[in-house]
Amino acid sequence: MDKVYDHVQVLRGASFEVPDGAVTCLVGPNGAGKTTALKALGGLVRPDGGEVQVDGAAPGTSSFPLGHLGLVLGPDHWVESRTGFHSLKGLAMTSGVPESRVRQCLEEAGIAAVRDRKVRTYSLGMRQRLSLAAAMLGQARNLVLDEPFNGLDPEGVRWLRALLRSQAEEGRAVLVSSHLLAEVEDIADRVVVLTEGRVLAQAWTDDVRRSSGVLVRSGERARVLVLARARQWQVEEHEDQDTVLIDAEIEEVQKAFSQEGLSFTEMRQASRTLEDWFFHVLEEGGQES
Ligand SMILES: Nc1ncnc2c1ncn2[C@@H]1O[C@H](COP(=O)(O)OP(=O)(O)OP(=O)(O)O)[C@@H](O)[C@H]1O
Repeated sequence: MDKVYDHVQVLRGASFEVPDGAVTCLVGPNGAGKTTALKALGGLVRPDGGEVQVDGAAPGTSSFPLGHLGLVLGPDHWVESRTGFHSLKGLAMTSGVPESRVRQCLEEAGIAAVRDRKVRTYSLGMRQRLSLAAAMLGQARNLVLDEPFNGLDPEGVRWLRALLRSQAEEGRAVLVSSHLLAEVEDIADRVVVLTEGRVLAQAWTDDVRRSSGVLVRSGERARVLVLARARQWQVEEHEDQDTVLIDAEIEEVQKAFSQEGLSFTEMRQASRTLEDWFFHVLEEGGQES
């Protein structure tokens, strides 16, 4: 999908799938276009090119079935002078959801005790919980959440992780955006990396973690890189200056180090973390899947 705002291309052929029964995380730096992509999924932004389909229907059109998508756009989309209860009740009435479900969602989101307070008095975390309660109201088949961890306390983060997992286990397609991979690392089944409006990579997290390499810590970094280049090994450099992850068999690496007389303080088989993969993808700017 493409989107242009004021002559600036914000989405450039961004294409990704969000499978049922899984938590997909859309990650990327600030300004990458994540919110814009989510708004397009929610039918709030019309793409200038390409198309968006949710269960075969285009969001934002009259043929899009009510209750197909639960959308959380953030904690600042509420009318300040309304109570939490009335905010949700208003939404529930427009979508034929009974009041009992409103009470249940407020309870589940942990804000039943403040339901009669005006939103203006809510903390950031309470507003976020109200948004999450709203997304759950209609028990939609698809959930789209923009930065849902923002403002949540540690207990809230744990609750949200469990909630996302249970929603996926019930068969829903769950899409969560974040600019922090560490935040979603524990819950992502699938990750889509978006930068400058382009999808750089998308992968199942199990596949990423299965892909491994040889972790080498050596004070002779420059020589290690020269060796790797000569042997045509792929290398991921870590923030820690002395550490690299080499995509080769460990016996091969050991042999080459010994032949070249290279020293190391650590050499072991290691699996790639999601964060390693994320930064590698950003550095390479290429397509991995
Ligand atoms: N309504 C708008 N009018 C003009 N430009 C916009 C509009 N909405 C977003 N943009 C621009 O589009 C780009 C992408 O914004 P978007 O909010 O989609 O990014 P994001 O990845 O969600 O960022 P963040 O992680 O900071 O929330 C930014 O450069 C932003 O300034």
